Amino acid sequence: MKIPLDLQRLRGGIIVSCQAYPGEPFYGSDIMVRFAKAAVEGGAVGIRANSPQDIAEIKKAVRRIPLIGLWKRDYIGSDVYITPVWSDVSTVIDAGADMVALDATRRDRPNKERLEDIVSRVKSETQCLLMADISTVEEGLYAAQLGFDCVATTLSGYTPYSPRQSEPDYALVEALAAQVQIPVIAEGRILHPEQARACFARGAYAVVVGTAITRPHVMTRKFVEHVSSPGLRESGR
Ligand SMILES: CC(=O)N[C@H](C=O)[C@@H](O)[C@H](O)[C@H](O)COP(=O)(O)O
Repeated sequence: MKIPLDLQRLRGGIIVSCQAYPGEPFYGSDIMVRFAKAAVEGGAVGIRANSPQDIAEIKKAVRRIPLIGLWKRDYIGSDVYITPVWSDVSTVIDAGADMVALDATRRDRPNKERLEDIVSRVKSETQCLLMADISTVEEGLYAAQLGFDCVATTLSGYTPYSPRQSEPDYALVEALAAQVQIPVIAEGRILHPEQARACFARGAYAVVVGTAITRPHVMTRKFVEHVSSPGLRESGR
């Protein structure tokens, strides 16, 4: 299997997901650009970013490493929200993404669009690479068969039929690495450097870290909740 050049640049490295939701303190393309610059400074090999505006701004400011773009969108009647339909994919590509990440589960997509058609259109009409966000081994195998360039464990724990857990889905990383011929990207709940190492040990090609680096309010809450658990307060000095 020939691995495209932009994908080879991700090998063995950390990709930083720079995303924030409206209403969060760090929401805004200017802030996402700063996170992306900090990621480059820290040695990240790639950036993952959401929305055409953030993608375009990051692309202008950070040229040294590949940019994975997606667009989270809510459509009535479908649970698929990561770059669900062709027009979203094409907007992300036009915004400057080197690779598009999209939901590659077998769930119904908005407007009855088919994953197969979206993939073949990207492959025939653009040079852009494709990352399959999946939640099970079967979905990963199907994505590889369809022609995705890499597969990411992004949606494990976020579909109703995948295991809910606080740890990264190591079993999924390992199973995919053993069964698919395309690079496997570990993504989701990787909060510590040791967890990133553990993903590489199980065959990950690259690791995406989001919350631990770019969602300070979530990390603050984790610290607060951990130290205020019963039994700790009294003994604190
Ligand atoms: C499930 C879903 O919608 N995941 C999103 C995908 O782009 C992001 O919200 C995550 O932050 C990203 O996957 C990185 O994961 P973590 O933030 O756990 O390091």
